[in-house]
Amino acid sequence: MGDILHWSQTKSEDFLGREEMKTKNPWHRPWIICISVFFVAGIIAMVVVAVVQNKPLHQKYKYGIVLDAGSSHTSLYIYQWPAEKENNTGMVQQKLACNVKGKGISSYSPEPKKAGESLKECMDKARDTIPNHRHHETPVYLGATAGMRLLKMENDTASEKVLESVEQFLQTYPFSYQGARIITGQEEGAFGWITVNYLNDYLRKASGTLGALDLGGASTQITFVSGQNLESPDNSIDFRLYGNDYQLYTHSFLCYGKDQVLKLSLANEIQSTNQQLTDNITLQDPCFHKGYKATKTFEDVFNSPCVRGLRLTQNKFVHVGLGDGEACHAAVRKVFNDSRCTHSTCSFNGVFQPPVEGKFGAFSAFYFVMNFLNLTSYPLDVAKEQLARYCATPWNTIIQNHPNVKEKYLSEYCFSGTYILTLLEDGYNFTSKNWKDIEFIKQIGDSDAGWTLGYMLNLTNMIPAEVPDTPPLPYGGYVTLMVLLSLMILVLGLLACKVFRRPTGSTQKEII
Ligand SMILES: Nc1ncnc2c1ncn2[C@@H]1O[C@H](COP(=O)(O)OP(=O)(O)O)[C@@H](O)[C@H]1O
Ligand SMILES: [Ca+2]
Repeated sequence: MGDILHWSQTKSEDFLGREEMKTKNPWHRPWIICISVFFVAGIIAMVVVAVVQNKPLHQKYKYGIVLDAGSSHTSLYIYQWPAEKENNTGMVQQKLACNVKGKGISSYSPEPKKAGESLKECMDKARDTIPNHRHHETPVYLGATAGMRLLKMENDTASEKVLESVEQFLQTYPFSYQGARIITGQEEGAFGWITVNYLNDYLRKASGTLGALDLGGASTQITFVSGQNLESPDNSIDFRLYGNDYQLYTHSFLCYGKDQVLKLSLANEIQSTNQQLTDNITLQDPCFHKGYKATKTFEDVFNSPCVRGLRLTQNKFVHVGLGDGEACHAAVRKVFNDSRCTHSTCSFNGVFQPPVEGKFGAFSAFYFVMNFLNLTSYPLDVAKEQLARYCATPWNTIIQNHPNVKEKYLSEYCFSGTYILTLLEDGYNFTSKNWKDIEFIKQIGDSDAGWTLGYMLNLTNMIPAEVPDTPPLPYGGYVTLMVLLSLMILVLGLLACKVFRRPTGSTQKEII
């Protein structure tokens, strides 16, 4: 019996010991294992869901197309931005720029049908570049500038027909066609300003902005934030962007693009020769190189509403270069009229302009010409000297030095450079002191400086008046925080398990 008792005592002691072990080691209890597994799985699932749900959507872009129908040529731009970040500043980038072959759409006024067809190559390229599933939601805008403004002034129906032609053609593509129109000079200036400030990410920082100088073939624009009283309402535009108010001064000078000014200047010179406009007069031009000689018709010069007062004739004249920078400057100055200013300050032709303020980005032909002449980073005085030297270089040497540059451009760089320096100094009143505030730019990042991006941002409402709501944490910070918090919960959970188990056991014993 004793043995049995002893045996049973031992058995019961052994049994109690195992029970105690089970209480000490919670993993022996299936429900604890179950809860723990679910607990850990839940945390892992939470982190995975957070990461997957908030993962930036790579390669998912939206697109927009803008055609810049300029006076000299048309360019097509494709912009792209991450599909889920429409309102974040700095998100829209240029994906592609395509130069339409041939001249600007206004040159097709005698056969308007061809205006639309001229866009085919670039539009096909756009169709191939943008993924098919995005085609139907991709907006297409065409904005025409000074060439079409001039055509409209000359012949309203002709300009309508050209616009109809491009409209019909653009509608044959699977994109979302949003219209073809002539934009105003104010829009051209203001959207150029928005583009350069958007690309520099200046719009959300209230620290400072970049003025915009745009030189085309038929018009030129100056736009900047001015602290002065803007005396002329036509030159004033108010914007509220990302919660900041801007008062912009802007002016577009129709006929003061470099191609029209060349015509104006030639017309002045022709008139001042006091010769009858009969065949074969010779025009000695200080703005063209020595040795340059070309036969041109009077129509080439006078076929524009910018150049008035003379009959169009098919008669020819011989255009001969003199290569005299100083005389060229004097000739170019004559296209500016400084006599009449009814405001406190003017630029030229009686147009109100407050003194220039802040830094400027000068793009389009400002850049092409100054970059070709290698004058983008010199003080004004040095730039003038170098330009005079360039103008004095014989035409033969110029051709030899630049065999791959279009001869038309090449022959005109002396004139264009002189016009640019004269426009900036005598026209807009930049001085040798603030000359360094002008930066000649082609692109910012990978996007061209010009009015097209600003135009699209405005029409797609991608620059809100107020600061958009953004998540308080950046994506990386958010994921890190989620992981840390989850780990913390896990550790706390395990600790709680341990701590909770021990005191419970002793309390039970005490009660027994
Ligand atoms: N590589 C270049 N060198 C010099 N001038 C250029 C070059 N490329 C373009 N241009 C000039 O830039 C100007 C662009 O003007 P454009 O946009 O067509 O006219 P607008 O803006 O007045 O409607 C034209 O005068 C054209 O000749
Ligand atoms: Ca232009």
